[in-house]
Amino acid sequence: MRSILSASRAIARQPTCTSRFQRNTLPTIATRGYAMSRPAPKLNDPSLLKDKTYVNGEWIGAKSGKTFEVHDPATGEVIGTMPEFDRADTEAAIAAAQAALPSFRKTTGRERSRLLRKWYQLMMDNADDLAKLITWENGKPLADANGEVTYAANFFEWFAEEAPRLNGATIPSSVPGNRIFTIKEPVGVVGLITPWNFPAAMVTRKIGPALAAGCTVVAKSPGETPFTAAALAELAHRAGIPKGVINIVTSDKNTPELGKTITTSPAVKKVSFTGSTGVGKLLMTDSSSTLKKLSFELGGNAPFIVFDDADLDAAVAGAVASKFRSSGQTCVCANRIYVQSGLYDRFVEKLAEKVRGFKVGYGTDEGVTHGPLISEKAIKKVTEHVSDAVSKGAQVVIGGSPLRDLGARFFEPTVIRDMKPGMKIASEETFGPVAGIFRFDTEAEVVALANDTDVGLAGYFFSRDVERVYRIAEALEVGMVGVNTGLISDPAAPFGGVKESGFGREGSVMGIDEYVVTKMVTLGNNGQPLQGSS
Ligand SMILES: NC(=O)c1ccc[n+]([C@@H]2O[C@H](COP(=O)([O-])OP(=O)(O)OC[C@H]3O[C@@H](n4cnc5c(N)ncnc54)[C@H](O)[C@@H]3O)[C@@H](O)[C@H]2O)c1
Ligand SMILES: O=CCCC(=O)O
Repeated sequence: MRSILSASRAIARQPTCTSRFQRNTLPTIATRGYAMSRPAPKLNDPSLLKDKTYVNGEWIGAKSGKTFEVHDPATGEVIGTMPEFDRADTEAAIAAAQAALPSFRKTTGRERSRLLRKWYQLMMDNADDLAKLITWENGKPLADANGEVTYAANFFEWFAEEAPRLNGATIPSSVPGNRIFTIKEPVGVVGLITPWNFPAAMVTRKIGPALAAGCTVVAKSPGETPFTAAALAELAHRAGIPKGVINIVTSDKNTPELGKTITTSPAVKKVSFTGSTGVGKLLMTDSSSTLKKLSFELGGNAPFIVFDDADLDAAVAGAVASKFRSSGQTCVCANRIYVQSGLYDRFVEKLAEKVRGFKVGYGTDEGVTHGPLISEKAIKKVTEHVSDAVSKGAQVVIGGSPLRDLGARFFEPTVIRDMKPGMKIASEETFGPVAGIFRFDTEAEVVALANDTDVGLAGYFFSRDVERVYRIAEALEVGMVGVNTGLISDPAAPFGGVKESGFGREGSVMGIDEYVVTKMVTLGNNGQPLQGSS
């Protein structure tokens, strides 16, 4: 296999690589690999930065005393440590959640609503600090991190409004004299496992509905980005959320052990996971031992289709938003861009022009629009996807190489044209800043291409033909469709996939259903005294 460097050099030599986008000029860039160290972010409230985790209302370390290192993805530097939990630590967190359940499940929806509302407000009051933490550990630019804080807090606001409306139903019975009604009850202790790409929003999208329903929580924060979740736990404490209701477990190397502990524990009644399809399958297998309720938000491979009748500028803006958000590291990022022949050349040109204006660099630096990728493994995958496409005849229009002078985890935002179905990008999620553009001629052809994948999370298309809008929205085998927009994320919208992108819906009025069980009560004898009773 070719090394990353040789592959990237080969790509950089492509004659079609016509120009480079603006680079951010970092005065402190090291020449070999990593950029030089950056100071820790100056928080308005330094007590939000933790090196312990929150279990049973207390800040604790692992019983073994072990910790793991957290790195700034932009510099590769160690920026702190967190407790390396093991099975026993995790079991203790589950026990705390179990002990807190009987009283928390009895609270009224209105009480839980007030707690969530307070937590929401504390997030908004501390938004600047939370955003700095997100940028520091995830790398995304500060403006994006600020956007994420609002997005994340909005899940608490949303579910604060849902908590008091956990209505059951009355149902006419088929048996004369009987009456039927239903009650929605919290499922119990829930295990939540979230990824690094949204260190705040993926956590709140799960904890919000869990608390609204009256569940208690054991949440495994991502090893790459544990600080934001810890800061959220500090704010939960300040909001008055009772001890044991929220427990955060942290790990890096021991993550599979923690996953196994959560998924096989008889005390945990539900697991909600956001992450890759491969890990999802493993967790599903393990969860079968105790037949848990599950919600899985897994990987995607979103088609992004531009028909000849589209508004070209809107389609380009949509592609920028969908493809390059978080440097391509969201599960709903466009992965395969299909453009109809009539607009193909102009779309490629206009998209490349937009990308040329990007500024890649350290997330807190002025004007930076795109940060690093999360790991060197991610750089390797992106590089492989580009070199695979180039080796099979695609042409790099802009970008195409790692940005070694910025650090080991930066990659040029890239536009590639003349993509073909046999290339890796056609079938694998790139999870990086590479826009591969395929040409198509007919509607039937593009629908077949778009659906030719095992996963089905998001899909996008641009068209001004209202009949086509209905036709394509219905034809795409995905859980979410963006029509004439590249941004679909909204706490009010049901978020989730089909096929191997998982099941369950987060956010929206449906989100809380993932955390309740419906109990049916049949009242016999029309409510009359039973025979034999006085
Ligand atoms: N559908 C969605 O809403 C959504 C959102 C974000 C990311 N994703 C997907 O996640 C993937 C990228 O994230 P990733 O590489 O971090 O995914 P990943 O599956 O490797 O990790 C996700 C989370 O699971 C944990 N994890 C990993 N192995 C585990 C195990 N054996 N037991 C328990 N926990 C385990 C990780 O620590 C992390 O917290 C992409 O495929 C992306 O599409 C999906
Ligand atoms: O990466 C997955 C989540 C993205 C989102 O909620 O917009």
